Amino acid sequence: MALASGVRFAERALLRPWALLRGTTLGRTEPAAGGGGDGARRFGSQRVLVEPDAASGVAVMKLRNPPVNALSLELLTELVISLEKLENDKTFRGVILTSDCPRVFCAGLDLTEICGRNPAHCAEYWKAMQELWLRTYLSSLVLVAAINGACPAGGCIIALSCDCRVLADNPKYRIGLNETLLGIIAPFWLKDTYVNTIGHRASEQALQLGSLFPPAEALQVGLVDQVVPEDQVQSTALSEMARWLAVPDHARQLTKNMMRKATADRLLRQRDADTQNFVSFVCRDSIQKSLQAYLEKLRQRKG
Ligand SMILES: CCCCCCC/C=C/C(=O)SCCNC(=O)CCNC(=O)[C@H](O)C(C)(C)COP(=O)(O)OP(=O)(O)OC[C@H]1O[C@@H](n2cnc3c(N)ncnc32)[C@H](O)[C@@H]1OP(=O)(O)O
Repeated sequence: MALASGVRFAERALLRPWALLRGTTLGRTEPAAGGGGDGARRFGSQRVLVEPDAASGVAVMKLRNPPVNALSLELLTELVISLEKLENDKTFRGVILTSDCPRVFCAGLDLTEICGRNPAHCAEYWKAMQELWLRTYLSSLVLVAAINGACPAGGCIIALSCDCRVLADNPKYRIGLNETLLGIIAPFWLKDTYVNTIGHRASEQALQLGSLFPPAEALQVGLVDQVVPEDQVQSTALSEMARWLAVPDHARQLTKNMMRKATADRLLRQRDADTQNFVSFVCRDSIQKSLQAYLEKLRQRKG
């Protein structure tokens, strides 16, 4: 009974794939450095590199959308497709999500996707964002975030939807939801994910203040599970993965589903309204001006 409802839920979460693969090169397979058999072949796309290890059942998925892994529509799409590919391959039980770009895990929404764009584009973009969150939050795989760089806003959403987070101990690698500082508001499903992770009071403060936590504070508030020296992020993520994979899949998956279903269902019930809300908010003149000013500030900060 529990299994059947878990399966139905997972099916509902598998929403339509998009036919929007502008400029993507999905499905490419190439030998991993060091060669080897099938288990050592890497695949992926232009912006997502997947290094599968069939022997351990774990794949490392690297975001590579330089310079800062901003979540462009293409990156969102390629992430969903790569994850789906691993989920459909019974060889794999876990994924380590990390960055291929130096110093940045993920800079969050690609602001150029929502600045000066028409409502239809903003809607398409937001649906892709919802889809990635639903897919990661409800994934049957164990997802471990190996956070090897800055992790603001949308980057933090991705990390929070994993099962476990390991952050590199570098004061520049801050993590959190800083939306208010851009003049925008985290959607309810993002707020819910925050509350589920660090509790109501801490979320209330952090969301309003747009706090970006340095590693020690992120650990203290419970936003990450481990903070380790930068050169140990990957190995620690693998050790964490082993701990999670020691649990029988069906029991862990059904428990995950039980813990996360209500939060995901809330978005599934109001997905269109959430999209409309996002579009009408983000297309306001005043919000467009704030976003433009923020982007300009980022560009001028250089050097
Ligand atoms: C109802 C409304 C609901 C809205 C909910 C929305 C939920 C999610 C929101 C978001 O995710 S908003 C995005 C928030 N992200 C940030 O605030 C991060 C901004 N970036 C940075 O702080 C820094 O770039 C960094 C990530 C710490 C990296 O610093 P670094 O010094 O390594 O690089 P930079 O020189 O700053 O940047 C290089 C290059 O990249 C551009 N860029 C940076 N971030 C973004 C971005 N999010 N989108 C688009 N472009 C970005 C930056 O402008 C530079 O561009 P160039 O000058 O080289 O052209």
